[in-house]
Amino acid sequence: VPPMSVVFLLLLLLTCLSGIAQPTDSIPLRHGAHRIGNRTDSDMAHWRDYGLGQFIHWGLYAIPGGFWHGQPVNGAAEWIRSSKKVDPKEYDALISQFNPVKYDPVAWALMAKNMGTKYVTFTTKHHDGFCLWPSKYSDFTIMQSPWKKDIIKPFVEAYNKQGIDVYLYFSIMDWHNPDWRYELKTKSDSVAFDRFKEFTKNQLTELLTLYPTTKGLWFDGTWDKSWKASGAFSDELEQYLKKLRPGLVIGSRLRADEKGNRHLDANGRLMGDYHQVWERKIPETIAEVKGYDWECVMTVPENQWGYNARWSGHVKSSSEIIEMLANCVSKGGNFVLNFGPKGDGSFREEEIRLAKEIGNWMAVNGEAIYAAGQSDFRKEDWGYYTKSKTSGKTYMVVFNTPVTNMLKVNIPKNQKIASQKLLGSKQVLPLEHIEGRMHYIRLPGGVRQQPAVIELQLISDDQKKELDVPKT
Ligand SMILES: C[C@@H]1O/C(=N\OC(=O)Nc2ccccc2)[C@@H](O)[C@H](O)[C@@H]1O
Repeated sequence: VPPMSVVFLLLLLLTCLSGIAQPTDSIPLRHGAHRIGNRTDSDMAHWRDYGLGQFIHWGLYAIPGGFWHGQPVNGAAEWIRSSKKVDPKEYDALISQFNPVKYDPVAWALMAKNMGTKYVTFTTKHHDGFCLWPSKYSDFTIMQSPWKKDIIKPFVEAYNKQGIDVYLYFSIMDWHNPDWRYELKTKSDSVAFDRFKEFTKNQLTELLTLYPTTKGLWFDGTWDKSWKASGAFSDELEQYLKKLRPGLVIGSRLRADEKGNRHLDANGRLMGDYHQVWERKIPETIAEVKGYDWECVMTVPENQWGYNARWSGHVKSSSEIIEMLANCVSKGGNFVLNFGPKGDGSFREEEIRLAKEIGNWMAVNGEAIYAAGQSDFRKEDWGYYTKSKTSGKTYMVVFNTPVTNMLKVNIPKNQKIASQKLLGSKQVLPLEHIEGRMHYIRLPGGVRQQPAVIELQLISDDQKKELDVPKT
């Protein structure tokens, strides 16, 4: 038997020759990924089936809404405190104005339900450090505002009542806390940041204790050197939170390994339950998904998460958003659309209309989205295939109708199409065999306001033979 060193070298050579850096555990890590591959438990299976989610960014930044002293401020509205035009003390004084008299979590939850939302991620504390819950560990909370009531509790209750799971967004970076550090340069930095880490753990314990139906935590603000130098803490924190709330879903933005790597550890293994890099972008190919669980979080304007009174640039239509949703589901991911309520707790007209239009489409075509994922079909130009994990049916979500109305369908080996119907009308559509596995399905003519979905019932070739046998 060749000595282990030869075997190891051969393995290493094979890996290099393979041309792609396969994750290997060649670098010993104490605080890297602790699991190879995806979670297999029921909580994660439930997460995979959501399809459509809602993100809500709400806090003090919704009061200025992207403007300061009457002037528009460039950048994302929820980042306005960091603008050179803004005095942070003046920004923090906004707390005395936070009195959202139109805040109606029951109405919010109903809008989300009617949109077809299955889960929601809600900002408990964004980078500005303002806590929407009565945190004992901060004096910069909803209790020090004129509102003086917990925002999160009625929100969680209202959404849960509509059958929508709640995930809590939490920014590690906290501009208000004097112990926050971007970088640990001195001993005193480390002493302060140790206090900050304790504060963070305490606040997260509060959130999971006060809101026990929370299904997961959505971390943000973890890109600075101070956090990259805190890999061990981030690992211990994740393990602590999962012990506190078994089944909790936490994405890859929380963790760093002991070498400062984020999302993937030094061995190329994902740290977290799903890949949390898809922010305002969707994987171009299924290869980019790398087999991870993933979700895409998306803004309606180009890059505004908190309320901005002036949406400049392109504002997405409901059809564009539905295409993004179908695109994500066709690649095995979830799609999460962001809403930014105004300072008074009301939603802007554009978002109310979008929620309605998306909901109308989901009411007819939701079976192509919920508990659906990648199909066995090769992608075609007209749109996306999805496959239901429950019914096993395949769906064609059509966005780009050819001028001929003829949709090319390349049927996978050993399969035949037993039926092809338009969702909603249940209208059977003409199927024409071209040659080999290539077929055409003809869409009815006429202008459509929203994407059409065709339900394909497939059977295997041998099943079809049984069906074709004349009944004796
Ligand atoms: C969901 C968004 O998340 C953020 N930032 O995300 C990122 O920084 N994303 C990122 C950064 C580098 C590479 C890829 C994604 C926040 O700053 C923003 O206000 C919003 O809450």
